[in-house]
Amino acid sequence: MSEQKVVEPRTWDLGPETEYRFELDPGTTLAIKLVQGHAEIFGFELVEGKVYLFGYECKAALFTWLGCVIEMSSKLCEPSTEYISDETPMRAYANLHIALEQMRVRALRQIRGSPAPPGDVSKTEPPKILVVGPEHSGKTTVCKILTNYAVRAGQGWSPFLVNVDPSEGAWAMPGTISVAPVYGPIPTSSPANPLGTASTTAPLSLSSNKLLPLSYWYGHSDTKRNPLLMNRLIRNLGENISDRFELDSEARASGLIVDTPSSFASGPSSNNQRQKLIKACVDAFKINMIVVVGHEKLNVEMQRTYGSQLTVVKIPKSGGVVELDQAYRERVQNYEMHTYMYGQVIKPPPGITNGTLGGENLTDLILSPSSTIVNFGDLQIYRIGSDTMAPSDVLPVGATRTVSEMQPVVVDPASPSSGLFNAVLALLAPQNPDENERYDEEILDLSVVGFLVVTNIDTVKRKMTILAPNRGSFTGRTAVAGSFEWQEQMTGLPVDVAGADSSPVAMSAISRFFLPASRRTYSSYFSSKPGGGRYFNSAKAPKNAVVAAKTNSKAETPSEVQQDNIKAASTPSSSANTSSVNDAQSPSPPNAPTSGASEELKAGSPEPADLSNAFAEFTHNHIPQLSITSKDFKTHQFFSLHRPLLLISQPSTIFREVPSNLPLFSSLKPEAEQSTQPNYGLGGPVDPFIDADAEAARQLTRALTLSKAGSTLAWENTLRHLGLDVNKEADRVNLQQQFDKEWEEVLLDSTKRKRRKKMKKHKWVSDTSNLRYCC
Ligand SMILES: Nc1ncnc2c1ncn2[C@@H]1O[C@H](COP(=O)(O)OP(=O)(O)OP(=O)(O)O)[C@@H](O)[C@H]1O
Repeated sequence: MSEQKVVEPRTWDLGPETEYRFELDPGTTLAIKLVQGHAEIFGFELVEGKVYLFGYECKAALFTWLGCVIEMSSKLCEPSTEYISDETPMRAYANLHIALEQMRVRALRQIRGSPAPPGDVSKTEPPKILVVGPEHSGKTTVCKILTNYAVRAGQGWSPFLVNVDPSEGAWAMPGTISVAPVYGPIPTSSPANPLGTASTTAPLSLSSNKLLPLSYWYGHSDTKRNPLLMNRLIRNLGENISDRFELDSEARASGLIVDTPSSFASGPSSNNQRQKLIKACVDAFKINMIVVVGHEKLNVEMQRTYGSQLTVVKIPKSGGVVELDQAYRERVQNYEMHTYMYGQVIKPPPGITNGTLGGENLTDLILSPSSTIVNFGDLQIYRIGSDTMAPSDVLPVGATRTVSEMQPVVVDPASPSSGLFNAVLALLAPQNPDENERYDEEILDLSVVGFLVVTNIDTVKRKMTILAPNRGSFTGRTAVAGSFEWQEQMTGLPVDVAGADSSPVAMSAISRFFLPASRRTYSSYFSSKPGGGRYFNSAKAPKNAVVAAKTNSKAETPSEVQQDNIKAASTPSSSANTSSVNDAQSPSPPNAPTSGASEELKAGSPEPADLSNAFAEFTHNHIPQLSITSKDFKTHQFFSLHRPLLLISQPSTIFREVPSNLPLFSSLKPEAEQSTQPNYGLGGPVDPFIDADAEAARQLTRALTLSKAGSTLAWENTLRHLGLDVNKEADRVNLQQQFDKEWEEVLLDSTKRKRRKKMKKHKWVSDTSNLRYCC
């Protein structure tokens, strides 16, 4: 007999300066509504009456400065731990925020050339803070609170948030280190997106947060695994940030906040690698304040080492910070990887129909990845250094390496020891097409444009199946493997109370029938091809692959589910295909690669293809192909990072009007016809979405020009109003010269970077066995 479930909300009354802390177990979801007063979650202010959902084993706290009343979902969905605490370090954090705010104001005053108040001799450096602390001290939380307070200050600040903790992943997959200018408060709803959702992995309608990160791939979660590589990537990030600040001096005033891994704080102070990495951060990001979270010894160590050159501040650790074990961290990394591909799939608790994730609609955060079969030779895959590697300085005296920590080693997918099956790969930005500008370790300096997972390897046919956010060609592209492995089965997700399978795999498979397959943008801040291409979608309709071998218990990727469905619907021999659909829904993890497991759907078959194929064909036939030069690409790259909000109107191409005479479902082109398509760049087919980049660059450039022209006109009007001659005004002439210079710099940006890279290359010297950083 089924018992009637009573759905009654619980109410908590919080006093001033108290916080409600909660910890969710795997599979549970919590809904919180602010009924009265003001409350915030790690600096993100809640809207009264809105329902906020939390999942993926989220552990967080809702804090109120003045007191509030909140309503919780129901007794059926209670967190495993929940309590109210009136001992919080929020006053100390707020004081720190005020100090940073004063630094920003002084910096902006100096940048704008305004006079300082009489007697004010304070430094005019914007805050550039490095947050360090031991494990579970709440470093990430402190960074989030300080960033949220800055953007909420109403001064138009957009601080740069830097994550150098590769175990966390921040806005992308774990294994990356990244930076993003933050324009809106960062919500907290799950540990899978600790620093918010990037606009490249979320729908373009996302309103709360438009984050466009720049990421580098380290590939491991532990910084001790390859400190040399970590050091170099930190310096690369720093160089990019400096370039950005050079070109936008007012953005510099907002400053930057760097979140570090706990390995920076653990171990003896004599630990060379740890010290070198802290030094790399201090140098690369031009740090002027180190914030030590709740650790006396580390505070003393930082004071001794850096006290003479910068400010070292110690702040208390919150008693609410949860000690996370290794198993939890691995689950969170798994959530992050799945969230990257499938979006955030959170099942609201019973009775909740209007829940939001950090204020966003639930369905808006569900994504649809795609499976593509590629030839082994299409994608060049590397590993940095050898697979199992102890740092050079722990090798026995006199011992040398055969492969250095920094050496890119080509991985052969056909080799049984390639370790590529289920490996997460970082797809890199295109290499410099100019051969004269190439250098040996160039791929170490290329940023990430997206992530792929190798879900199947067919050594007989020399093909592999790649799970990617979007369909498209990888021909001529470069990817780097790390030590992260994709696990198909996710534990800890909410179980559908209605009995349906709500795992991301199933959800995604369902969602793709309702959502356009190409809705998912691929890291739009960088091109997928030299010279542009915002989307991975290819003009060439991808071949539909069908998994033929159904004898094992392999769970196919959702795209295979979709493709199987297409096949099942389109071929007469449906019995085998029906079983393939069933197999695809099996939640069991994939087995070892099956040889001959995939075969291609015959090109030119009269059966209907899926919508995305029809769309790809339509774009190929009807959208004019625009070419974009490397210079335009760099300009776009800079401006997309510089004015990310303007990218929100993208992509123009997917909203293009479809001619009424185009059939909704069109068949695939014959193989012969496909192969006659012109190639672009490194041999890949022409990307129809390349014009999205050109269009974006044009729009961004136009917006910036209009904004500058608008302010110049406004200034002229002001001068006229004051009765001054606009043509004789010295400042105006200077301003015009400055604008001209800025434009010149933007246009020369590409060349400048190339030169820098060359210079950087010369900083590296190689001995016979190893490459060492010599600064
Ligand atoms: N006041 C609080 N109440 C409840 N949970 C909290 C509180 N502050 C932080 N947490 C949670 O504790 C966990 C650890 O916090 P956080 O990630 O900030 O620590 P960290 O020092 O950055 O961790 P790591 O050592 O992994 O770098 C997170 O899940 C966070 O949401």
